[in-house]
Amino acid sequence: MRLSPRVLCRAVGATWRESFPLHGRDVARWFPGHMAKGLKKMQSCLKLVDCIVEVHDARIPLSGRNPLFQETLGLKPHLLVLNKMDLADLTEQQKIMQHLEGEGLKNVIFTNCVKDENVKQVIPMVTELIGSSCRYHRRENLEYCIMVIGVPNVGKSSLINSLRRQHLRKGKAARVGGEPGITRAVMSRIQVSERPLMFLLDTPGVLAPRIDSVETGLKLALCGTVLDHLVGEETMADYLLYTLNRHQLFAYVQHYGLGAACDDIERVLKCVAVKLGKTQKVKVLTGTGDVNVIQPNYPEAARDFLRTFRRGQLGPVMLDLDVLQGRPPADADP
Ligand SMILES: Nc1nc2c(ncn2[C@@H]2O[C@H](COP(=O)(O)OP(=O)(O)OP(=O)(O)O)[C@@H](O)[C@H]2O)c(=O)[nH]1
Repeated sequence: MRLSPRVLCRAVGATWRESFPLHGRDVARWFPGHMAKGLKKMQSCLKLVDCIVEVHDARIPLSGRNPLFQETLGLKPHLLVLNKMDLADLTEQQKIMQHLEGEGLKNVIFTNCVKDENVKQVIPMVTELIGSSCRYHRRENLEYCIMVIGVPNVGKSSLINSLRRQHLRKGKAARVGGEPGITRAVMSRIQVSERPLMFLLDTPGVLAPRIDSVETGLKLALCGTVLDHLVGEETMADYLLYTLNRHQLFAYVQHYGLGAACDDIERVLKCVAVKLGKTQKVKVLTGTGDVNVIQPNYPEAARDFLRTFRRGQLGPVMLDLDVLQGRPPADADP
């Protein structure tokens, strides 16, 4: 009989870390400081815009958004698109919506831009929002213009391409990539709908100049909004393991053929490396001469662990479960 990972874990009486060691990690170094320029440019285009569509990752619906968006672009009608819903555990969707409503975000939609799920709802919602707002000097203008904003790699370009597929039966207009920072050209104007005639300004991802806590930084990093090597793949893999265990998501046990769930990242990465054949022979000098030992390639194993998670192969996850349960990050700014 094959035991489920959950049973396996119980069988060995495993316990999980209560918290992740956050001290001594300098979150400021993980996030590039050049992004203010992009935000300035976006502000200068605001007078051309009827509605802001903010895209964010559905796995972190309550953290990691750039607060400057709200402060500087917040005067226009606003729709929050929580994308990558296929990768998110949305069991608590109702609670998420309530939480967001408490923050003044009433117009929220969950999407999967790879499979075009729910994307068809975006333009009708935007049209309604614009219809019930004051367009000031743009009142006479029959075409609508929306600006798509968000932190890097959340799927802004994918949303644009999906909108064009759905409404214009046209292919790619915006470059999509697996790494943050793909959209560099600020403000390309792209048509996304014929009736109503709607254009959209694509923008580069802009992170907040200061992340309020190391834990938020780690969540943003797991979602791929910052280049992995800036945080360190092994640190991220450890945070991922910590999260999966706390949430009792043990699919990694089966995926990598581990005997049981485990909270020790070194042991897990060692098994991953052996399973993937990512090991190397190194000579070690001992008192009795040279011996060859097999050393796991930890960075390679960490990269595979992260990649597998991001593809959704370890199951859907809600990285903001702690916030939803009223446990804000331990190191958050008051
Ligand atoms: N699983 C999943 N992946 C998605 C979804 N939407 C986008 N992606 C993937 O996420 C990655 C980033 O997508 P982009 O559209 O380039 O993101 P972006 O926000 O424009 O990125 P920047 O240009 O860096 O700001 C790509 O690998 C996409 O294929 C989704 O709904 N589900």
